[in-house]
Amino acid sequence: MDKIWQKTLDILKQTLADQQFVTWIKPIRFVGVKNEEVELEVPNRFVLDWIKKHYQDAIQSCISNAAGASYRIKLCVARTPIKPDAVPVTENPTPPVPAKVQEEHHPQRGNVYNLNSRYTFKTFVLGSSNQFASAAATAVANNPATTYNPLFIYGGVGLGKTHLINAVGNEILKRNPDMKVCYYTSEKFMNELINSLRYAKMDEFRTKFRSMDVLLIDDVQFIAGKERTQEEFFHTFNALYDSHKQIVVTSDKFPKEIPGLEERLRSRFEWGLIADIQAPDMETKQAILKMKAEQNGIDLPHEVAFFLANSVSSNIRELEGYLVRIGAYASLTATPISLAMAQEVLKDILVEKRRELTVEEIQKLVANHYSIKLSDLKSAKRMKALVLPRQIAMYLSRQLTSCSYPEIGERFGGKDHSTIIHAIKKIEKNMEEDYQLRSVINNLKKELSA
Ligand SMILES: Nc1ncnc2c1ncn2[C@@H]1O[C@H](COP(=O)(O)OP(=O)(O)OP(=O)(O)O)[C@@H](O)[C@H]1O
Repeated sequence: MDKIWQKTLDILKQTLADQQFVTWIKPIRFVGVKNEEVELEVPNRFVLDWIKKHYQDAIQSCISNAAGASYRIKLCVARTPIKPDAVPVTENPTPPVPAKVQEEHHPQRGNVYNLNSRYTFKTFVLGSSNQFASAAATAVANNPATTYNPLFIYGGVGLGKTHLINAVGNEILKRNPDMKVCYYTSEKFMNELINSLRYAKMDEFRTKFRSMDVLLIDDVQFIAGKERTQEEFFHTFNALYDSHKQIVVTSDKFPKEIPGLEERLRSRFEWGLIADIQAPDMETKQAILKMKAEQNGIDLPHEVAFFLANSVSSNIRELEGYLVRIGAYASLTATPISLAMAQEVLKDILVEKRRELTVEEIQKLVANHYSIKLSDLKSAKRMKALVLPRQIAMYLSRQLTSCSYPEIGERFGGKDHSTIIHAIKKIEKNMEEDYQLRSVINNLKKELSA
């Protein structure tokens, strides 16, 4: 089995970026196999969580590929220190174990659905960019269904909407433990609806959603254009509203700007309070970084927080990603975080970000990679062989250029911006489950930034 693990490492090395491989995969220790389960150890809790979230599926499918049989993997924290030989060894090779790792979700309780207990008001940093939305959310949490109903929170990607909507739910539960509180992304709502329709369980579906005291729907823009979902959501909304239950929704756009959203839903979203979250300023970004660092037991010097805040325009998720990367590096190499180290660890990503690619360069590379004509890639043809490359090219265009959705649409033969958003979401979702797609995209990115 040692050979199979070595083969697995070889495959992962080929498919992941060097930095990813060295930081996350190389320190994994192969322990053994029991009942078709491969036991692997990692240096600490922090790395364990990260690998589970980002690489577990890839590792599992690579092991199964290498072995030619199906294996599950069991990841756990090493009982004896793993020497960080992937990176320079210091006098003290034991990586510091980061502080507490919190429980992500509420323990299963009959009256709570999907709420993330990590997202609370206490962990939400206030700044001028989010003060209004946070005040509105707090008011709703203190007095559900009396002040603002519905509450509609909108703002750009990664600015804290999910955090805030979960904070509302958590606070309500803290004050009213018996209330039924339900957090759903609109996509999950739609999937559950589709399943209920397919298995003739619509009564159950309706009873479930209409019996909630608090309904929190994240990213509601995704139900736009989906007739059946909008209709069902409309009736759920009415039933809850009429029985004085609280509804909170988030979206990346103002109701009027959501294309394909039915008028009757749009008007209902405008009944209550609409609060926006803007891009954070430098101080807020630094304060968020400090808080996240503290939560993860990362000792973050001021100048590094400044450097990170300065490197990311607004997306806080991206900011957190950088922090996690630096934290992991520090942990694995047992070295303190410094400005020079942060610059070194992030140099590839930041260079990649600085280099302004064009949509045309991306289209050419993707068309070439899939051996299709550039004109077909930009066309409206719906053949399967064209759809995936087209969606990948759209996704990369959004990731690697500063073009807006409409600008990207323009360069793909005048497509509507909602088509671009849909394509990007689709790729993002598929990438979560499909490690091969992730590796194709990683390789394309590498080529584009070479
Ligand atoms: N003010 C804040 N204080 C603390 N953490 C924040 C704040 N704003 C955002 N974050 C953190 O940034 C990350 C991204 O936030 P979140 O997922 O809520 O963004 P979003 O607006 O819902 O993004 P998307 O549009 O992609 O759904 C989360 O980890 C969240 O905790």
